Amino acid sequence: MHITAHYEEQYLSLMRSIWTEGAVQRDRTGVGTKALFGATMRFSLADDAIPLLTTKRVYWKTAAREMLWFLTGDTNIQPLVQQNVKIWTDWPLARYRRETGEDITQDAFEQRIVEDDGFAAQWGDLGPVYGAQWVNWPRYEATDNGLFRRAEKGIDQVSLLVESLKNNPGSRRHIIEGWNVAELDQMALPPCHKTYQFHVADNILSCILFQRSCDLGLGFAFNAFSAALLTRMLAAVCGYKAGELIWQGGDVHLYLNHAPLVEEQLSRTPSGNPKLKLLRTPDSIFDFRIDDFEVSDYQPQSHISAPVAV
Ligand SMILES: Nc1nc(=O)c2c([nH]1)NC[C@@H]1CN(c3ccc(C(=O)N[C@@H](CCC(=O)O)C(=O)O)cc3)CN21
Ligand SMILES: O=c1ccn([C@H]2C[C@H](O)[C@@H](COP(=O)(O)O)O2)c(=O)[nH]1
Repeated sequence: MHITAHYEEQYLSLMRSIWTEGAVQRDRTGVGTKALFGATMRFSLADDAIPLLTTKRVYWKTAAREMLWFLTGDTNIQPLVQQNVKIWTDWPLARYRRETGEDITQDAFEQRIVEDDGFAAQWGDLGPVYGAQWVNWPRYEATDNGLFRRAEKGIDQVSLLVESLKNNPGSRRHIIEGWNVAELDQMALPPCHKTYQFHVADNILSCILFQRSCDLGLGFAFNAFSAALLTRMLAAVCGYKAGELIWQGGDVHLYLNHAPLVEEQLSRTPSGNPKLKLLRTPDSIFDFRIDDFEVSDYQPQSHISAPVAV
């Protein structure tokens, strides 16, 4: 018998609250949402526990590939599409259709992104989103004539974080920040999972993710897994154990056209305790590969598809 509730009950109960009590909002996408402001969930990462949803299948490798892509600093969707990861295609595709007037299909657009480097360079970039800010936050330096120029190398927050976690574990400044106010207008979307704070106590590494805006039906499953994965990767590289992921949401919402997903998911009961194993720990946080990750004990219920609001 289970005395303590399954970790996923937090998710289902938040989903239920939003669906029954959330305020209807007219949102940027025009789809409409029900939303609550301010939510917290806590997930243990001890003993390889990983907060994967079990009431629907989550394609965790897609989320892991996205996380590895963030860490490369790349902001072009080409390497994602090459790996068959299509979760970011909608935004460049919408821009292409808007600016050229060409009614290209998603498949044809993705094929051109993969096959034509020039096309990808022109149309596949999302602007200075997560990757750019994480490992190359722009710096400006004064020149002799009183002007400023952009320094060749920006700030690598991820490397600095690894250094501070290793050398100054008691710090209260272990942060990765995506919200570069000066560059928001150049981004396809301003960062949602915008602030990660880490904490070391007794050689155990924990993470708080603050997510300003959360698509609870679609994005959350990825965001929670990714944050847990990043915490595990950092812990391994720094020689710590992983403790907890604390997820905090600002505007947490369900899109009104996700009704079938919500009804179906709320009728299901979570079960099982999936594990994430890191099969190898490279010397550098930047050298993880997709084959280093193994999920076991994951027998989710069937996938539930839902449209993404662009
Ligand atoms: N409305 C919205 N929701 C999001 O979650 C979201 C955005 N926009 N814009 C930026 C990124 C892109 N993200 C996405 C986009 C699509 C899926 C998605 O369609 N997921 C499906 C299929 C996953 C797959 O093909 O592997 C799913 O069922 O999880 C997930 C996250 C997360 N973000
Ligand atoms: O990692 C992500 C990225 C995006 N989302 C969702 C949250 C919102 O539904 C949209 C972003 O729209 P804004 O108008 O910029 O808030 O994408 C997510 O849940 N997770």
